Amino acid sequence: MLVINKIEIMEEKLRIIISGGGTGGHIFPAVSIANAIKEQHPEAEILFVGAEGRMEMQRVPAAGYEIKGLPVSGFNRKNLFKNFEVLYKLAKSQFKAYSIIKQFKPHAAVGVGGYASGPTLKMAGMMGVPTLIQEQNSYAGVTNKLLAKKAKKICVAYEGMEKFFEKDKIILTGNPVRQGLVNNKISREEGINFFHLDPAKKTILVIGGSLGARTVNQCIMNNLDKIKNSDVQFVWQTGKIYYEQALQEVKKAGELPLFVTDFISSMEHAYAAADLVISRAGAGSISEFCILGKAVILVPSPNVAEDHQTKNALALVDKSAALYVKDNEAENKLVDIAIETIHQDSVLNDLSMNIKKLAFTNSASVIAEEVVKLANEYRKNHGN
Ligand SMILES: CC(=O)N[C@H]1[C@@H](OP(=O)(O)OP(=O)(O)OC[C@H]2O[C@@H](n3ccc(=O)[nH]c3=O)[C@H](O)[C@@H]2O)O[C@H](CO)[C@@H](O)[C@@H]1O
Repeated sequence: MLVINKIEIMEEKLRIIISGGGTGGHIFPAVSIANAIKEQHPEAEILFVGAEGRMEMQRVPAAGYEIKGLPVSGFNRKNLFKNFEVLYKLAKSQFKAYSIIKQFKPHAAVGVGGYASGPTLKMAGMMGVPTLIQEQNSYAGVTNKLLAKKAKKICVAYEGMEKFFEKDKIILTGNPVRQGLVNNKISREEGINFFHLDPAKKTILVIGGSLGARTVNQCIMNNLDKIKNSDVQFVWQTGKIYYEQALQEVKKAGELPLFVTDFISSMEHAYAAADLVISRAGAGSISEFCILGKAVILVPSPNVAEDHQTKNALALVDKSAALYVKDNEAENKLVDIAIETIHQDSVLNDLSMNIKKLAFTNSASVIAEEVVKLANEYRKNHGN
């Protein structure tokens, strides 16, 4: 008994590295996993490793976690000569990741995709630290496919991922969704009031992923007259780089039943307000629609690796759980389809019921448990 106590006293705090980022689709799941680990093990120390200058360097500290940045950037597929610099930065990032791991001594490392997860998980694997990958999309990216060889576990959100990863390593967990959204208690009226709109009117939420979507924005800007003359109101997120132009157009159009913003910090209010959503088909957004049972029209981005958003979208469309408009057809159709659909209660109900069936409700805690299992195994074998 005395010996057991001694071991307990000597046991160090659980230390976990979480790496990745670049967009909300990678950062928010990462933060949810961290929160779930903390919920299960409040003593755990969690260190994030991100890419310098990217969104995670602000969002992660805002969520209460420490982050270290690597000088890593993405490969330039258009100008191959520019990749000499990318390779140099990658080598530098691997060296920095090595130093971070040596100093922090993690018991496990988690990769959520995005530039930083490559060098961090590669070095962790080489240094014998067990790694877990969280793949959000229905189509695996190149980095995750490479990292998968050394990874102990791969948490996925879609069926059929054996095409990309070893079957024995795969766990179907779904994508972690921010805890505030899972437990959303905000009423429709509160949501609509938050955006200074009219609770008596039907509301369409327009989102273009965490960065905004050019096509979707163009559709709204080209149809401001139609929106003005409809009996529907809109909450429209443009993304940072499109915001100024959108604002100018809205001002020109005069009084509109529309709230425009570059980024919605309270998605809780936005989802509560929405009777219908228009969205890109990013994996994070899709997981949120599933959990909240949101009727949605998906316009997948054609500009992402391996066209993975179309695959994400079709996984839903095949189950009658979402409507689908192709990017190159959106300009002519999107706003009309949305205004028509929002008046069809039975269509909205069916979409909502079908998408809800695809939800994973406790994804973050299942992933956290897997991370802790790996860490404990490592501690058992390595003596802390
Ligand atoms: C252009 C690009 O590379 N997109 C990828 C990126 O998506 P991206 O980060 O755009 O999008 P996701 O749809 O996965 O996630 C967006 C997240 O941002 C939140 N949000 C969005 C708008 C807003 O105003 N406020 C806000 O909080 C959403 O609630 C959601 O949690 O990562 C996803 C997950 O790997 C991929 O599937 C996407 O293809």
